Amino acid sequence: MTPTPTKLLSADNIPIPGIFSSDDISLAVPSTGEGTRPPTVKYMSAPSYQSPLRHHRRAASTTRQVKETLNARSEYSNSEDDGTAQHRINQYLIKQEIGRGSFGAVHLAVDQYGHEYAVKEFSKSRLRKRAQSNLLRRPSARNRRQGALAAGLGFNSPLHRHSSSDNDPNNSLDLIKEEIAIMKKLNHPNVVSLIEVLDDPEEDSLYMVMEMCKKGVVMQVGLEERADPYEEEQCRCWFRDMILGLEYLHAQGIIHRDIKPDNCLITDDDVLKIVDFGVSEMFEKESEMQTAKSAGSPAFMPPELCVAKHGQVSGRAADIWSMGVTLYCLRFGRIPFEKTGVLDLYDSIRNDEVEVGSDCDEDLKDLLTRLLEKDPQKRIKMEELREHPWVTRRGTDPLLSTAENIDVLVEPPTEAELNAAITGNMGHLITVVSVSPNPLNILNS
Ligand SMILES: Nc1ncnc2c1ncn2[C@@H]1O[C@H](COP(=O)(O)OP(=O)(O)OP(=O)(O)O)[C@@H](O)[C@H]1O
Repeated sequence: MTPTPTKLLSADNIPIPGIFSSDDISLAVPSTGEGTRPPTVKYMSAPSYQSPLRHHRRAASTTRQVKETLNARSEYSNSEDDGTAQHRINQYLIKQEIGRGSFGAVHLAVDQYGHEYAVKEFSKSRLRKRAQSNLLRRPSARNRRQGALAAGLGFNSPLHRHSSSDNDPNNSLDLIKEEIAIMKKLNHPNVVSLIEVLDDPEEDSLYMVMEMCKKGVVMQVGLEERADPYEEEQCRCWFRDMILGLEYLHAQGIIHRDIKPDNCLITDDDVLKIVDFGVSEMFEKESEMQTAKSAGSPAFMPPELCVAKHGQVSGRAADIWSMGVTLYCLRFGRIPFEKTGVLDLYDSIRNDEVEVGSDCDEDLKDLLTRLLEKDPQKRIKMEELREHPWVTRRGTDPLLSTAENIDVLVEPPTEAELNAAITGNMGHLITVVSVSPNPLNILNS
């Protein structure tokens, strides 16, 4: 049976503005259509193997102004075409549900120009309950900040994960400000872009408008859920996307903490993009990015986090482990450490060797062994990973250089461009000056 990425419902095939230009990505292969698996990219017959050009060329990043709309208006009406009920929030017509997370549904939405977006809805009351229970479980914000500073933790979560009570109580966007703050910083072809956040003060919902990845999650796999594996070449192509996305995140001081197939979405043109920064942590750039937090999905957690009182661990190494589990899933259609009880699962992650089968390609086997190395100190690092023979096809298909991949070029937007951003159309913000994005650039800054 052919594996199928989560099927999204059909809608007009119009490019989303502001994400990347057609120059950024050259399509290697046409899509085979809705509901079918993205085709394997094959260049076997070519004299020298080449990945899709997206791995060789990337236009410089552009400034993306993420609009924060605190006074959005929801409208419920009947369609003039067929009389069916319809929901509109500002310029977005909300269409069918395409997924569901723990805080609400994700819908396909279309703006006045016919551009498609994925709109993630959050229930403010559920978020408030979470914020309150977090507050009860934590020391005071002031102590946390002092503790964090004393521990030399820099710009990571203890400083940033203060509750909404530390801030303007009228600003509901505070409830998801960490996720927003992280997504606002990001502009990379392998990371899902945030376009606008909207709050209708009259309603219980907050909305995050994101770029649409029409083919949905790369694979649905879980502890009791197997999937059809992808061909090796397809895995390699998507794994390379994952490397570029994660290398960029790490360079921005962000640890994702929940890399898994569920958080890898596929666009209409078969590009893999990393999504869901709900448990991510933001650090001072260049810092060690050490974290003591246990977050993420147990089956994808590294062995060093599968112990009680584990203390500080390397965030980078933790993400790299999760990439290894994800690659294993894509290639073999199942999770490498499969135990139903959490304690048994942790035990297996800490102690069991990963099984790949005798017909596994030797380079892939080597890579998986090095990604799923139990000792985080010995685990493969990003610099070696991007050069690994399986990733580069023994050097014949090198990745875009790190310098090009993490380059951030921005120019302050013009007045006209800012006005365009208000309608959600942010496709024309141009790049000139090279700067570091300000890590303190949280909501409303
Ligand atoms: N940008 C997007 N494009 C297309 N589909 C999306 C997009 N974002 C989310 N989805 C779909 O919606 C589903 C739910 O996403 P969401 O981020 O809310 O859930 P989640 O990953 O379980 O997050 P949470 O941690 O909040 O529970 C995804 O599995 C995916 O199918």
